[in-house]
Parts: sequence; C-alpha cells; structure tokens
Amino acid sequence: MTDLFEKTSEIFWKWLESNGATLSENIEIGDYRSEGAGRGITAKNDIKEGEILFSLPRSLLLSPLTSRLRQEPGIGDKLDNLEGWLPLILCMMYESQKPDSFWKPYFDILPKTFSTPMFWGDDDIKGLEGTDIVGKIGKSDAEAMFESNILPIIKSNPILFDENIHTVELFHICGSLIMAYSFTDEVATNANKPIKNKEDEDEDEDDEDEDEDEDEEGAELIAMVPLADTLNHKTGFNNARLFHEPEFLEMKAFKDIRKGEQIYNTYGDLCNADLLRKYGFVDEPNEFDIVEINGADVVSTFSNPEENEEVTGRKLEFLMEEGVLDDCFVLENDHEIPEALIIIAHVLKAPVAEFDKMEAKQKLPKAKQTPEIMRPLMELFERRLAKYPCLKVNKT
Ligand SMILES: C[S@@+](CC[C@H](N)C(=O)[O-])C[C@H]1O[C@@H](n2cnc3c(N)ncnc32)[C@H](O)[C@@H]1O
Repeated sequence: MTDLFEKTSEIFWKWLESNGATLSENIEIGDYRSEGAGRGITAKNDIKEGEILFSLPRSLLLSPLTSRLRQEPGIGDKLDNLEGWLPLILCMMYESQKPDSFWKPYFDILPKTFSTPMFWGDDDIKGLEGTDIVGKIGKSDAEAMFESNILPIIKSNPILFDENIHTVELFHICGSLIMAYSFTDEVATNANKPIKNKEDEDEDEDDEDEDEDEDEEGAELIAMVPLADTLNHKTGFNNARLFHEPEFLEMKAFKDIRKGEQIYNTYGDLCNADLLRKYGFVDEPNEFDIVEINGADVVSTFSNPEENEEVTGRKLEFLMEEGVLDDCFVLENDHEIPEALIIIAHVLKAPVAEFDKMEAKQKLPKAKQTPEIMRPLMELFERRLAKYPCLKVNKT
C-alpha cells in the first residue's frame, strides 16, 4: 500500500514532468526517513560522471519573480520594497496556503516542522552552551522583521491574506525553508557556472571584490528550486552539482555513482554548528568542523593590565592595520594554531621600546611559538573548552 509519503512524491514527480522538467530514468526519490533525512535522490541505475540527472525550466522555480502574488494589484511594488529573504518569505506564505497554487505539489512534499535550534525549547538550547550557535539563531530579530515589514502588508490586504493563517509561525516555517532549501540563482549572465547555494553566498558577504563582480554580472535571486532541493548533503560525499543555463537549471553528476547510492549536493563546506543551525543535522566525522575563539578573549589574555592604556591602544591599532586582529579566530580540524594568534600575543606582550620599532618599521614579529606565548594560549584554549559544560578539561 502506498503511504502519503510515497503518494506525494509521485504526484510531485508527475507535476515536474508535466511542467517541462526532464528527469533521467536513472534517478528516483528515495526514502531516507530511517536516517532522519526525509527524502533524498537515489541512483536507480549506475550513473556516469558528467551525466545530466535532471533539468528544470525556470518557470518551475518559486521566487518573487514567478509567484502569482506579484500579479495581484498593488503588490509588485511592496515586494520590490522588501529586502533580503522577505519578498520570498511573503510569496511562500501566500503560495503555501493557496489551495490552487501552481506549486501545491511542491509544498506538499516540503516539511512543516524542523529540527533546527530555532524551534528548540530553552532546556534543549542549554545543551548548545559553548557552541557558537546560540548567539546566531536570531529568532527575535526575525520576529521583529515580521512585525515591521510583513504584518502591515498582511493587514492591509485582507483579500490575499488572513492574519489567522499568515501568522508569525508560518513566517518562521517559510524562513526555515528558505534557510535549508533555497538556492541563489544568478539570473542574468553566468551560464555554465555552478549555481551558488545560499551558503556560499553568505560566506561571500564580506568580500567586497566579489560584491563588485556581482554588480557587474547582474542581480542574484533567491529562489526555491523544486527537486534540486530534494538532494541531501553529506560531508565528503558530494557527487552532483546544479548548473544554471539562461533558460533552465541542470543537475549533473560529477562522479560515477553506483546503482542504489544516494546522490548528494553540497550545502557548502560547513562546520557542524552551521549544519545544525541552518539544516538541523550534524555530520560525524566532519572535516570542516571548527572552534571559534573570541578576539576579545585573545586580547585580554595577552594584554598587560599594567601597561599604559595609550600604548595598548596603539598596539591594537597596529594589529588591526596589519590585518591580524579579528572579532574571532578559527581553529580548524587540522589543529594548527592560527599564526595570527601567535603574532598578536608577541605584539601585545612586547616591551614598549620593542613595539615602537615594530610600529616604526610597520613590521609584524615572526609567529614563533615560545613558552611565554604558548602557556597562556593553552590556558585560553582550556577556558574555551570549559565553555562546553558537557566536556571536562583534561589538564594532564
Ligand atoms: C535541501 S533539503 C533536502 C531534502 C530533504 N531531505 C527533504 O526531505 O525535504 C535539506 C534538509 O534535508 C535534511 N538533510 C539533508 N542532508 C541530511 C543528512 N545528511 N542527515 C540528515 N538530514 C539531512 C535536513 O533536514 C535538511 O534541513
């Protein structure tokens, strides 16, 4: 007997086919619920490197450009005035509750509940103490955006929206779907390049050069991409990638894939804290796992409280100008100590006369690991480790 899970998958598959998608006979939707991973895409037969797994016309994408909400009188301008994810969230709130939405078969396979910390209770959140997740969940900021930007549109359009249906809870569901499922579609030019998933874009946010490039290349659009978002992620097992052409998007295998194997997209080179916060799962092992060390903790560990404040201020300015001081330092899985940490320690611990010379020559000291630096650094790492209440620090 087919259950609802299979039935909705079948209807979704037919919807894709009848709306212009080309789906390889070598793939199918797989049931990975027993692994806690919902649906995924499975190789039905052996697949060769370079093989096209599916192609999707742009009309299947759900975005503020394609949503039928845009065609409603007076709404286009409102969508254009919203920023970031908000236009897509509003479109998804509208489409997901519309019984005759074009994307209904798609919404029927999307989850309505999530295992991301955004939906955890306070007790469970306490279990995350020590990780870098807690400060990044952003639930109250999201709710403030709902109140100030979305709710007024909902209230002023009672024909399109119902305050009892289009609630802050639905807003969180749609935001979470965008977080875990959406893609950044570079609509303008960029044919033949892999579509960046949203993760890569987040990481690029600080990169001014890239921002300039993006301006030159045309606008990026955050969009829901049915089927492309059915692929799961497993660190180190990525075997397929989404490419965009001007008229369609294409998922291609970039490795041989054996019959029965799962086909994985990559959500980015993400540490477990980011996987959990954005996608609600972690990978073990995860070669991209990191620990973040707070920059302020580094400064307080190595600065001399008896030193003249003006000198300490000059040292910090020098370190910033030389580009070594940061808000946070990352310890990666190779357990290498970032050279910047050692350099900062040398500068902050340097006697004034020595620092004056560094400053005059604008030359940073070498990242030499001396006992005077390594001892307090190890203590700093132990204090960082102690922030995880579930771990005991081994002092041997
Ligand atoms: C882009 S969707 C992939 C399709 C999803 N499995 C579904 O059934 O709708 C991303 C979500 O899939 C799940 N997921 C992806 N990879 C996973 C993995 N390796 N382990 C557990 N869950 C995974 C997570 O819930 C994640 O938020």
